[in-house]
Amino acid sequence: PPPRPEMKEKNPWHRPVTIIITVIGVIAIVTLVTVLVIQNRTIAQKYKYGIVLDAGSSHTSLYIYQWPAEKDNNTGRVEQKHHCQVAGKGISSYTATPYKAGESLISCLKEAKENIPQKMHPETPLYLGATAGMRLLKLENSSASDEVFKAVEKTLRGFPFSYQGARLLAGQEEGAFGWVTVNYLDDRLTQGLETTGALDLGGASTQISFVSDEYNGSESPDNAVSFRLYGYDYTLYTHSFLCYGKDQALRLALAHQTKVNSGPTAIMDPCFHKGYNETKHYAAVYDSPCVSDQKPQIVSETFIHLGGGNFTQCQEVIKSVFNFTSCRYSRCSFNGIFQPPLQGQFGAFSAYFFVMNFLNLTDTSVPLKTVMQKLSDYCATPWTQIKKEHDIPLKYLAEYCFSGTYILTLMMEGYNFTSETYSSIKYIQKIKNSDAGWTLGYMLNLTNMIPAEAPDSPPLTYTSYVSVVTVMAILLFVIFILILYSLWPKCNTEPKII
Ligand SMILES: O=c1ccn([C@@H]2O[C@H](COP(=O)(O)OP(=O)(O)O)[C@@H](O)[C@H]2O)c(=O)[nH]1
Repeated sequence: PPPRPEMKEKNPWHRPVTIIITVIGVIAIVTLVTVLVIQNRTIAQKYKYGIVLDAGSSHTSLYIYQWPAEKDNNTGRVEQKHHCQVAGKGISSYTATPYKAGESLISCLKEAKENIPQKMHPETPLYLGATAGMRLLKLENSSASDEVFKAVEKTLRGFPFSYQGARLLAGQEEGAFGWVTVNYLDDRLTQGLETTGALDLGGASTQISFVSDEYNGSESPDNAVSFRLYGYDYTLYTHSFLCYGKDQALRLALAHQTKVNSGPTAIMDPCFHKGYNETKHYAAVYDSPCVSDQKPQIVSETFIHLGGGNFTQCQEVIKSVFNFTSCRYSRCSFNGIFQPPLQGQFGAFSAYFFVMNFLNLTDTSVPLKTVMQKLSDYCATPWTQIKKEHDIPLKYLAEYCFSGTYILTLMMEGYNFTSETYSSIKYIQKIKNSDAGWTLGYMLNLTNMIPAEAPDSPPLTYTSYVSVVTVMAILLFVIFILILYSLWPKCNTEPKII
């Protein structure tokens, strides 16, 4: 017999009502997910701001930081939004006309006004921290340093931000905040990871800060800074060497060469290129508390600064500005300052980076011997050739052989890095677009943005949160359809028997 023609069942999915349900369901899912995503985004786009001025010995820099408004107390979200370099010298150079120290900051502060939405100005904290240049001025002439602070304060108060003070940072603070900055930007603090040490080289001082298992602050407690950050305890070793920034170290080296030659009219300096020949004033060398006590009975007012271009001899001159003889602790770096054994990785920033970057020597995977050979070749290059090859102000150009040699000598002889541990140093300028330096750490501390205890974090990341919501919405819709389908009148799917 011919096969029975199949009963054509009416497919419920073809009914207009099913189509309408499906369309509504899809619209509902899309709307739900969109609202969830947008709702979250709108909040995240609102920012808060903070301004820190770094009044260094050679120049002042202004940094604007920003962070998502609702995440004040959350982790690792503060970033550098803007950097402005103040024209002219550091504020400590304006002793004769202190008001000009204040005026020098105006153009960068105006830039800050343009870079921060106007309605946020009154709630944007503004800090100024001064470092070694002002430390030296205070030693030399404390009323002059007060005048400079008054002048900068007057300028800062004239802007619509929330002025939080202009003050002198202690060396320990400068070192510790530099360490906080580096480890915060590397996201090491929130996770309690092994921290990175910080090496900071300025014009007038230099800082070394690191955590060592062999240091708990009992030996030489002045070098200890203790923190509790995100639920982890740290005892940091830190020291700031006043007068061992690269500009003051150059004076120390010149003073040493003057002393051994008892105030000569010419100095043959191995740290400058052959053919370098400049007449300089002794007064300009000794015009700093770092060297003023070494001033010999000089007959001449000026001297001729000549270049010898010899790396090895330059190293010897530089070694002579460190004192390695006295140490009343179990171990010392130099000048009788305690230092525990070096540990872990180090980030070297500020002038460490500027100098080594100029010399093309930032790659520390290159053996130290090769680095030294390259620097030696650079120092031996005649001044006429150096001038031909580089287009930067001659005053700065002339000093790179000295600065490079100073950096290596400070690290190897001063801090006791070895050819093996040299590769644990990374020369860095920025981490994730924010400059390495003390300013960010300083602001994070003063705004209480690093909590002592780990904050409660949402159990899901933003992406997982959106995915889970989407999948759940689809799942619920499918279940709804299946329930609807099973409840559909059976008569629709079976042949009708009359
Ligand atoms: O682009 C730059 C900026 C700075 N420097 C040098 O880096 C040092 C930074 O000194 P700063 O004014 O920060 O001094 P501090 O107050 O920290 O001693 C000085 O020797 C500057 O000449 C440099 O070589 N290149």
